[in-house]
Amino acid sequence: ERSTSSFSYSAYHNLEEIYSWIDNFAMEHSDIVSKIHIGNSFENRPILVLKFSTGGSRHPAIWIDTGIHSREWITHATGIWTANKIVSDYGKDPILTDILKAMDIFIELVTNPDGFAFTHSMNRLWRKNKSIRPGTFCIGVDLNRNWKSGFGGNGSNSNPCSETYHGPFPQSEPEVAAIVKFITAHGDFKALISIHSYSQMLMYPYGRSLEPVSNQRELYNLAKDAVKALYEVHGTEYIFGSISTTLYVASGITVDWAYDSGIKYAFSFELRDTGHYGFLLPATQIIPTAEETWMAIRTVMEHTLTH
Ligand SMILES: O=C(CO)C[C@@H](Cc1ccccc1)C(=O)O
Ligand SMILES: [Zn+2]
Repeated sequence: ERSTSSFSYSAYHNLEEIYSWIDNFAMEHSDIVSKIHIGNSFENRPILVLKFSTGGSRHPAIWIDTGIHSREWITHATGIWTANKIVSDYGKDPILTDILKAMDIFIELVTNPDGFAFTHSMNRLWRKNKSIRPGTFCIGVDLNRNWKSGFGGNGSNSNPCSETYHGPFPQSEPEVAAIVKFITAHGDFKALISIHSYSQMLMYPYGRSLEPVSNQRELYNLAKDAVKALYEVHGTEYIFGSISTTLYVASGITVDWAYDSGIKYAFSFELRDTGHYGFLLPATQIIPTAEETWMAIRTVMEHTLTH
């Protein structure tokens, strides 16, 4: 039986439940979904990506990752709902259908599997991965500081005990290296969306400096349209802008690497809420959050398709 039909999209799930959902989901929608194993985590868990494709050998692609910070549980839950939304709406939603006819979508749901397992077993507020190295006393690297662009700059920390520890060198972490290898080998990604929580923000590069990117006006207007589409669903208010001017300077981040690699539509979301529940967002808010976020994601995808 289609066991994804017994899966609750309005509940949080642990790593084993998500990985078995991924297997069943790919099997049940094998016409447009496939599961790709892009590498293994530090503790040797498989790193899995869902590919959505209507065929064609060389489709330009869109990347979405959730859960790079393991405590941000609303992001994995939103990613799972989004994956199901894509297969449900393909053929029905003309905008999504046009996107998928021309482009492939890749979603990495559990970007930090070791950290995610740890949030279920030992420490619900764990953020980093679980790498350890001789001579370092504390555990884990902040996977949103380990990327090559601006590595080691302001807004990252060289102390292994820091929550924003950037790691010993760029892409030192297998979880980051696997994505870099995959996206670089593919060579035709047009957009990247890296999803965090919380603060209700939609941001674009740069994080590493206050300098505006070359297509800043375009990204500003796209972000404005996206947060308007999001607001119209449940009235949730987002702010938007470049990372460094909207939030703070952060170096070695996913979207700066993506942008510098030629992915001109690179965005980071900070989902609900603004701090009342923070990382402990109640499960009752999963579906409303996912519904509104989808409208923003679809806006970014549609712009990528037509520009
Ligand atoms: O995870 C965060 C809080 O959960 C905030 C994010 C903010 C951020 C998000 C995307 C790019 C750069 C910074 C971070 O510091 O890495
Ligand atoms: Zn985060």
